[in-house]
Amino acid sequence: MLKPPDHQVAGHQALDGNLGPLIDGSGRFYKPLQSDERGLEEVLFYTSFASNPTVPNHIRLFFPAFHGTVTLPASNGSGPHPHLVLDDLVHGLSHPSLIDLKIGSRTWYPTSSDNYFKKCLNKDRETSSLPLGFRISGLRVYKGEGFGFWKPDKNTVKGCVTAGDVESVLRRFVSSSADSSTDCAFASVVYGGADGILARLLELKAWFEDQTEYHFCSCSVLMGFEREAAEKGREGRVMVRLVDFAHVLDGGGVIDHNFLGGLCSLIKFLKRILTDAGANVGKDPPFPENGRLE
Ligand SMILES: Nc1ncnc2c1ncn2[C@@H]1O[C@H](COP(=O)(O)OP(=O)(O)OP(=O)(O)O)[C@@H](O)[C@H]1O
Ligand SMILES: O=P(O)(O)O[C@@H]1[C@H](O)[C@H](O)[C@@H](OP(=O)(O)O)[C@H](OP(=O)(O)O)[C@H]1O
Repeated sequence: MLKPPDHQVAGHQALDGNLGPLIDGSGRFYKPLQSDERGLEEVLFYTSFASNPTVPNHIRLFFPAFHGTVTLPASNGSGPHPHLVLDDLVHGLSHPSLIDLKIGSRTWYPTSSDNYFKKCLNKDRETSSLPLGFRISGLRVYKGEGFGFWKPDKNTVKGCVTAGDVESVLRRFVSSSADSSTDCAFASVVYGGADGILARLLELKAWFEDQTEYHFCSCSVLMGFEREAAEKGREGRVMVRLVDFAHVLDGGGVIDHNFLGGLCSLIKFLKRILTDAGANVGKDPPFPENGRLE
């Protein structure tokens, strides 16, 4: 039976009679096509991306698998509505801690209408997008048995504007305490390690340093882990995926510096948290004194 996702952290939600995504409980996530061109743009992106031979397989894994579209009864009771059929990224997880980070210091793009440009620019200015290159769109953190989830409301999330605010959330995301203190107890197994979130983001960054086909506007990195695995010290039980492709443009042979810059900024935050937690994050190559890389 179709129902709203249990673990959605951001975006349009199928609550209070609104149009939002549904899951079938057996691994599929149905995202309703947004009524304007955004829905069709997202279908176009998924369709062309699925058959693009230049995308390396290890990069494809960052994207939800796409299984076409299907018409289903809309969650808001408005009748049949087309939906994207995607893999449910959190299927099978019992208490995932998840955070959705919208990447890029700007969410508008050169061909945006004036209204859309103004709407996006205002949001970019009011949030951490402009100063940090990304913003938190939503999160929920499992606090352990009997404590439920920490799920700050939309206004609290929007209030995370400064580097300090954002870093504090990224610390709390990997902390063990049920209150707001941040011991970063899970930092090394979740952010660190050979298969941790930082390693995955570095892999993604290497692709963004090279690929010039796509510009991902308003796209999010969805990161997650299961506390139970982290408590047992298991590295690599983490998820790093990209979601939301309603505004993907032709890169025109130019690097997606807006996304790449945001990704670098996020990576820097995680490295700092890992360093403070005493984990080895490896060393960036030293900048040579003569200013030239040999
Ligand atoms: N394939 C998926 N599997 C599981 N959860 C998903 C999937 N895609 C999206 N989500 C959940 O839904 C949230 C919103 O996704 P998405 O950004 O695609 O929706 P949206 O309504 O277009 O958002 P926005 O309002 O930012 O445009 C994500 O933060 C995540 O929690
Ligand atoms: O971050 P918030 O406050 O949740 O706001 C939403 C977010 O900015 C989305 O990116 C945007 O969709 P687009 O990027 O596709 O425009 C959506 O617009 P909408 O409300 O017009 O759908 C907003 O509601």
